[in-house]
Amino acid sequence: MYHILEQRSRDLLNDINEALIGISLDPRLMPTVAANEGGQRTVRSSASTPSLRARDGSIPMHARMDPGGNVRVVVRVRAFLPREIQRNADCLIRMDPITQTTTLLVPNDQDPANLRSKSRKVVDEKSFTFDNSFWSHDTGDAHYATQEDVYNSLGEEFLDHNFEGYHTCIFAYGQTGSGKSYTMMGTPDAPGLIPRTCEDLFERIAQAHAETPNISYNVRVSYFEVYNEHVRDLLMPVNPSQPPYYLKIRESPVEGPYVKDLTEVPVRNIGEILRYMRVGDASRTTASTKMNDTSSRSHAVFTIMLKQIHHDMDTDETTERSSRIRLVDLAGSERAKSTEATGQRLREGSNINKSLTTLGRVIAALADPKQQGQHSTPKKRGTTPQRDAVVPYRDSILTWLLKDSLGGNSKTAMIACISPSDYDETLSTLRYADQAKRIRTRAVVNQDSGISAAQRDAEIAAMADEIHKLQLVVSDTRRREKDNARDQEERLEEYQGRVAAMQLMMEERSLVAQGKIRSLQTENEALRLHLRLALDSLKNPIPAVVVRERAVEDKEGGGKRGEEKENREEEEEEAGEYEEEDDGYVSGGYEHQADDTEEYMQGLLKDLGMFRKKIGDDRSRFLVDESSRRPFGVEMNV
Ligand SMILES: Nc1ncnc2c1ncn2[C@@H]1O[C@H](COP(=O)(O)OP(=O)(O)OP(=O)(O)O)[C@@H](O)[C@H]1O
Repeated sequence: MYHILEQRSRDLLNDINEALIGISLDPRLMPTVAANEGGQRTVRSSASTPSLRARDGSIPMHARMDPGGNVRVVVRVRAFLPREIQRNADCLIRMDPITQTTTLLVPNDQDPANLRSKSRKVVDEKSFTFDNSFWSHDTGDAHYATQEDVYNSLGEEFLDHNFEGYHTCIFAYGQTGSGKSYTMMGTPDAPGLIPRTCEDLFERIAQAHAETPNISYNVRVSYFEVYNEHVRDLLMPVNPSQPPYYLKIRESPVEGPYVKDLTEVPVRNIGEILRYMRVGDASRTTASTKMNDTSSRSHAVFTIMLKQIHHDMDTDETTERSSRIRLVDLAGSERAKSTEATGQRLREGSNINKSLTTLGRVIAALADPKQQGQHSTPKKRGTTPQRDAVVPYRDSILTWLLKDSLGGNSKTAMIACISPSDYDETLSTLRYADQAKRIRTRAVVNQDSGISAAQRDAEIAAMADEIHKLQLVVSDTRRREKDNARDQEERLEEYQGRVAAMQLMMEERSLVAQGKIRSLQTENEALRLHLRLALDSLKNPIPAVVVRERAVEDKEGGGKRGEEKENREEEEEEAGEYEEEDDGYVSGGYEHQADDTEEYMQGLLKDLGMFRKKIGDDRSRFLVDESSRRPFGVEMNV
């Protein structure tokens, strides 16, 4: 009996040890060498695998530079609209789901929408092969591509890349009324790529949180439109009595072109992100045209910034991966003749066409094999000055802003949306898309190396010091009013930029601390559970089992049973005595261990309290003024 109890208490101690070792050595909680990305197109993910990959804390340097991938190009044809059914239009598109070929058929002579092609005597079918040809023309067909199919074939893989640390961009291009907004945004019943990406993103984050406390996520969104060559923040409430407020574009040597003062809101769950998406969508400039009842008159850019902060409990180091998910719904190309637009609609149309023509020239320049040659020695951000010089990015606001997505550090996809019965416009879109296939981008994993808590603190202190100095300079300049206005403005901008960077850093520091708390809580809960089990088993020991030889009993017959019963009772009594003795001996040893564990737990709880207090202090010190600047009652991300 003594032996049994000793063994049991040893098992319990082993369990506690294993739990502790398990917590500290769980490979998921430690940075490991990440598997390099497979062939860009061959990775077919499920929703769960990406989050497993996302937990790899670091990626070796050689794996961080993408070997170079072509822009992924897919095409989607929509169903007939009522006006096309009315004019008895023919479907001019054929798609092969095996070869992913899209064929544009010769139009019927009688169709008034295709008179231009008739005058040019079109006689040949034109075939193009893309990464995917989505047939969304007739729901009755076996290979009909739903919104979900489009997301599963493209959106999901791109989200995998984001978790791996790559910037991505998916943009929808096509003639007005060809299905771009339907594909990107969709409807409440058939949500498109943007809401599906948001949903999948937060599902993966929730899953990762459930599996490990060591990774924190920071998600922020922005939404802007380019309308008549101006940038408008779609997340800022519009004041109808004020003239529209347009934002400026700046270019940073590291991040490339960006929109200055664009609202970036932190979001914590799917509900919040969808709310911002809808708010922005409602602010978008749309109008009814002859070709589309709700035609988008602007290019809309919805951006999600994802930051993954991995904290290593052993070394107290943090590793960050940042990625940007850009989802772009372009305004549709249109011929003034088809839209019969006049006045404001005509001016919008000509601006839309101007930026799309520039986009076409940028795509042509990037697809040019001579440009590809200049691309052979990639710089950190994936572009070269020579290449930039000949690509006309700056000729339109749209192309300038998409510079990085089109020719730099991004994995990019184009969804070419086509109408089923408009020969000329569809041919032009297919040619555009065919050219885009040849563009190569240079995506890199955006990950910093491990930063220790002390380094981070030192960085924050240095930044605070610098901000303080800048503050003095700015107020001094103001007082003396000697410097010209531009100089002052630049200093103020620099100062504001530093303050914003510091606030972000503090926010991330708070996320790391939250991660530490979660880790300690997990550890604490495991310890509590094991301690409770250990104490329970000591308080309620399992009674000793006396094994009797049934065969002997049977042989000796029933006559001896009375005598045996007596003996058995005696034995059990003796065993009970030993049991009590054993119990005293073993539980004394175990309780000693239990006391140690409890003491250790008390220490952890104390640490937790200190963490909480520190976070509280940091928040009150650095994040006080933020609330006044945030649109639509935004709260800090946690
Ligand atoms: N795959 C599809 N299935 C069903 N309906 C579709 C599909 N694609 C587009 N539509 C419908 O076609 C119409 C035009 O689509 P949408 O507004 O998305 O075009 P667009 O290319 O964004 O046009 P614009 O450039 O003028 O904004 C809408 O009524 C939309 O619901």
